[in-house]
Amino acid sequence: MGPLSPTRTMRLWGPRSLGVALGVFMTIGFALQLWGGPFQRRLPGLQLRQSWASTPGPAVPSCLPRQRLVFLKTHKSGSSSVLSLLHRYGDRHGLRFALPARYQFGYPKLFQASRVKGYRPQGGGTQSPFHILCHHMRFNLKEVRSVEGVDRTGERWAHACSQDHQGRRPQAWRLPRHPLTQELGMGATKVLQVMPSDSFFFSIVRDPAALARSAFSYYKSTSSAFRKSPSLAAFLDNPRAFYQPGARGDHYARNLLWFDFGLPFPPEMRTKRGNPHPPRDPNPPQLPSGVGLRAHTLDPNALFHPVPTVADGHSQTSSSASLDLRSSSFIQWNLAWLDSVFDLVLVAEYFDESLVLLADALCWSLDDVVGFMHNAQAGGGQGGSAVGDGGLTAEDRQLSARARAWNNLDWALYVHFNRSLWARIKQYGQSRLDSAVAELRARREALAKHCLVGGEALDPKYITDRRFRPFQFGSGKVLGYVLQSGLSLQDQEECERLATPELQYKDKLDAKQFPPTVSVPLKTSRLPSP
Ligand SMILES: Nc1ncnc2c1ncn2[C@@H]1O[C@H](COP(=O)(O)OS(=O)(=O)O)[C@@H](OP(=O)(O)O)[C@H]1O
Repeated sequence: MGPLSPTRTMRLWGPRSLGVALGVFMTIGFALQLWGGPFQRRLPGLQLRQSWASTPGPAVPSCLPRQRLVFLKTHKSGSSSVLSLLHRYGDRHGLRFALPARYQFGYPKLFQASRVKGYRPQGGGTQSPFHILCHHMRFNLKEVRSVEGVDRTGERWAHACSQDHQGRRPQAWRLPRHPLTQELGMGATKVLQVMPSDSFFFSIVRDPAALARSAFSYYKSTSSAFRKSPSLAAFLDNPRAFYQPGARGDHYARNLLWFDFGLPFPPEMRTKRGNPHPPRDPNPPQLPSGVGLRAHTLDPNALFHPVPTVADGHSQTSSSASLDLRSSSFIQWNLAWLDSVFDLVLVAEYFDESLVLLADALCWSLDDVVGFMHNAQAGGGQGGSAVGDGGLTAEDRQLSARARAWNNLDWALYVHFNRSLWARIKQYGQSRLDSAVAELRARREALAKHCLVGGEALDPKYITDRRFRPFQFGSGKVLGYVLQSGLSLQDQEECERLATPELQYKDKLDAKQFPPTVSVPLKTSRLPSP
């Protein structure tokens, strides 16, 4: 018997019976609608892929989501929370990650393309390019990105260098040549590195005072300077009593952001052997000729009292020391170079605002950037809160000031990117941003309630499932998540993605990208011939 045709159906049922059946179906459908309310409400945050219904915007997106990304994962700055978003996004869209063999790209040495798993120089035949490069590295542009023909970095660098924050061009500056173009010769060479030349470059910075607290606790036993000092206060009281540039792990103890960005250090901060720390960088980044000679000598104590007034988000330093910073051509040129390379730099203290800008820049939905905080240390207490020393004791305020002074290059970097973030926010529109941030936070809260036991990060002693237990390192406990039981299969999958810590997620992506090959046992492949 074949399938029923519409005419045959009509003949079998007749118009009256069909009308009755239709009525019954409609009644059932209506009843289901009524009952369906509570069921739908059970999953308030997990209609993940559809909505942000209240976000105004055209139904058909006017831009294409960007999927070639370089995220410089700086240390102790909220970068694992960003990594979590990238892992999820890439995983969901089946993107190819440029992965390290283990968890970092030979850090603290400068990044080298050869460290990327599966990387084949010069395109390597049929290998398709990577989409996302995002694990810990010391940044090294010329090993990261393709240069094909004339590279636009040269122009962007010159443009960035030719203006200060107000768009004025400082008198004393001579336009430098970009190190990359200098090295390759403009437009001459085609070098295929790990990431395509149109990749979106971004990173994250954090107030050096918060970063120092976090790093001291985390790298207490890794950095010789930290190990020798009884407390962060004691260390900052007299850092030179503990700190030796070039000593083991001491890049964690001073200007860690500057170091991670792969920037050179002024001569007085270098080791006796003349190298920036650590001593074994094979290709130290070069500044345009002459810059090093004109490097301003920065007295860390000159920044003893930087006064950040950031209640409105604009970090301003009012001390004369900050003028020293601004006038330092060494710092300015490096910052201008970063401006020419990085499309966006997030600020940990304005994490959610940064995420909204990121989603906008990448043409991603807000759903794509909703995630949980990762890698927080118990008692850290600094994560997520805006800069500003209000609420701190006088002692804490002094410690913050000292930390910023000691990490003077990082402070300059932080002030610079804080300022550019707020310039972008102004462009984006403050009220538009506020409503997007509110929406993002509501979504995160709903997800946390739905996915997580207790709705928040927990002490690792409660995390028995190894897939979700964050790597424990340093003197504090690293918090993680426990999933609710009884989740639907689909919700379980999404909640797992949100809660999986960095290392486990990297392993998962690694296994997906490099599935273990099934080797045929020798015995069966060498069957004796008949
Ligand atoms: N969303 C958000 N906003 C602000 N701050 C945040 C955020 N997520 C993580 N954190 C804090 O960042 C610290 C961990 O940084 P990283 O993940 O970069 O560390 S690591 O270098 O990968 O080990 C760690 O700081 P401490 O808790 O002070 O150690 C986190 O609490």
